[in-house]
Amino acid sequence: MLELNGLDGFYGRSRALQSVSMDIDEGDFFSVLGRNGVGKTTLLRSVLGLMSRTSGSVKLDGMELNSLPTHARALAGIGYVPQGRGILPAFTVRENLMIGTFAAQSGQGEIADWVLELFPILKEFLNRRGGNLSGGQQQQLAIGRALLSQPKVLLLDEPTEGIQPNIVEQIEDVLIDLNRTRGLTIVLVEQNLTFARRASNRFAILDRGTVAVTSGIAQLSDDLVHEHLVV
Ligand SMILES: Nc1ncnc2c1ncn2[C@@H]1O[C@H](COP(=O)(O)OP(=O)(O)OP(=O)(O)O)[C@@H](O)[C@H]1O
Repeated sequence: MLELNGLDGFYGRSRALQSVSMDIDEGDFFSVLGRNGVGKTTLLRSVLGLMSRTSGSVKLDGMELNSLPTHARALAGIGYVPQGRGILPAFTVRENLMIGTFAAQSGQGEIADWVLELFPILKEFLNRRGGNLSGGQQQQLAIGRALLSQPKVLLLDEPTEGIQPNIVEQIEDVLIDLNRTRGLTIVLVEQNLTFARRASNRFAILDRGTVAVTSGIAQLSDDLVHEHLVV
């Protein structure tokens, strides 16, 4: 469904992502793992077209996206929950959610009830400014906004980082449910191995900008963890 082939991502002249190839199938919950600074965020940004330069191929359902601008990739079906959430603090929860609907192919401009039911706190705080929500609530808002773009595949960059434990559990459960019940394809960048193991069926480990290992989650052995993930 999402095929990356020989993908490079550059910051100026520095190549932070080097010839990455990955095949993510429909219905996968695919975790991208690796130590700090190995290129996980760069990978997601390259898929979205947010880097100053990329080369290689990014295909979604066979359609080449790598020459398209970011908004066209969103419209094609790539949803994104960035590291740091990227919500607009001066806008209300409703307005932040509306932004997601603009990237939906149906172009309805409506906030679907099922998304508010996933995160009841958003429904309660629809008129509150995004900047007045807690970190965990902002993360729920960022996920809700991405879902309203009606993605075929949802990319998330460390969605539980720096969030209070009770909300972490809710967010993890929602993501697992979206994948298993709604069949949403998910690509998750994650440092939290317990969650990655619980949620994913497949994983890749990045090391210095390249794919070191890719396999089924049952193959994520302690040896691999020590070699590539433990600091
Ligand atoms: N804006 C930037 N300009 C130049 N180099 C950058 C920039 N952002 C990241 N890098 C470099 O690119 C490499 C990959 O960084 P990236 O943020 O993708 O790693 P990461 O695996 O997501 O790390 P983390 O887990 O800390 O978020 C690192 O060497 C980093 O220093």
